Amino acid sequence: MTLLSLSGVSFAYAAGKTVLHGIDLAVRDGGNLGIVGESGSGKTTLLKLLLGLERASAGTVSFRGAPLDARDRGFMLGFRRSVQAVFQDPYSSLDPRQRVSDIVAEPLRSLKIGTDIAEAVAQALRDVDLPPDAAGRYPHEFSGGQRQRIAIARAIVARPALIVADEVVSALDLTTRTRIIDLMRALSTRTTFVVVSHDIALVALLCERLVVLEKGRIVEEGATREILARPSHPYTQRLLASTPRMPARG
Ligand SMILES: Nc1ncnc2c1ncn2[C@@H]1O[C@H](COP(=O)(O)OP(=O)(O)OP(=O)(O)O)[C@@H](O)[C@H]1O
Repeated sequence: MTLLSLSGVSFAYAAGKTVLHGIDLAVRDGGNLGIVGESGSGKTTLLKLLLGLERASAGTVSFRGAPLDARDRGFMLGFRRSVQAVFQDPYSSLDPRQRVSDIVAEPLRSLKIGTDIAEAVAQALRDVDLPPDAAGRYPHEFSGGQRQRIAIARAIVARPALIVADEVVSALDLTTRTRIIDLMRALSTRTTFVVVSHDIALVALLCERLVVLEKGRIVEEGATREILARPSHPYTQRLLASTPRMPARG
């Protein structure tokens, strides 16, 4: 089933040049999708369109086959319950004045999900391997990797179909990075990830399919294994040459 799709999508920031050109993309249930490209290629902008945070200048963004319509509150509530995000910086993405229990519970409250909030938070903390007493503490008491676990707990607490992750491990050291990737792989059995990164090797560890962006255009897409084995576009070949080889998934 196609969760999210972009059809002929172009985008320009107000009064700026076009940064995405004619993007066609489908995110399907059950297979992680990686979006890779160099800095400035348009990855974060594409992610904002997938999250409904920006509107396409041309073309259509659809959720479960229906175009996103900001005026349809019921539809948008269903969309937001189904699509959550984790961002790059575990230091700025968590409100320092809130306890972890309130941070993780936030989607349940804002999306009006009727559930036992304390139990759902406790379960989400277990799912990301944080101790139960984390709930009563504040973000500054945690390391970068633990903060990213808190952000992931917040993303999974409402049991979304899809999590969009933007450079989630680039601020972390290598060992912590590996642990967070392992966690995301484990969570992939119940939720689909769209992983945005400049690091093609990292994305290959998590994603069965890849899309390669260059200057706002998709220059290559397909099965990760195929692309790693036989990158057809010179840009993908350069991206691969600049990262150490890692085994592909799937
Ligand atoms: N708020 C904005 N206003 C105007 N232009 C912007 C804005 N945000 C990004 N851009 C421009 O859009 C283009 C794509 O940027 P984007 O952040 O999507 O790329 P990226 O691949 O995510 O890069 P990075 O990895 O450095 O974050 C760049 O040319 C950038 O300068």
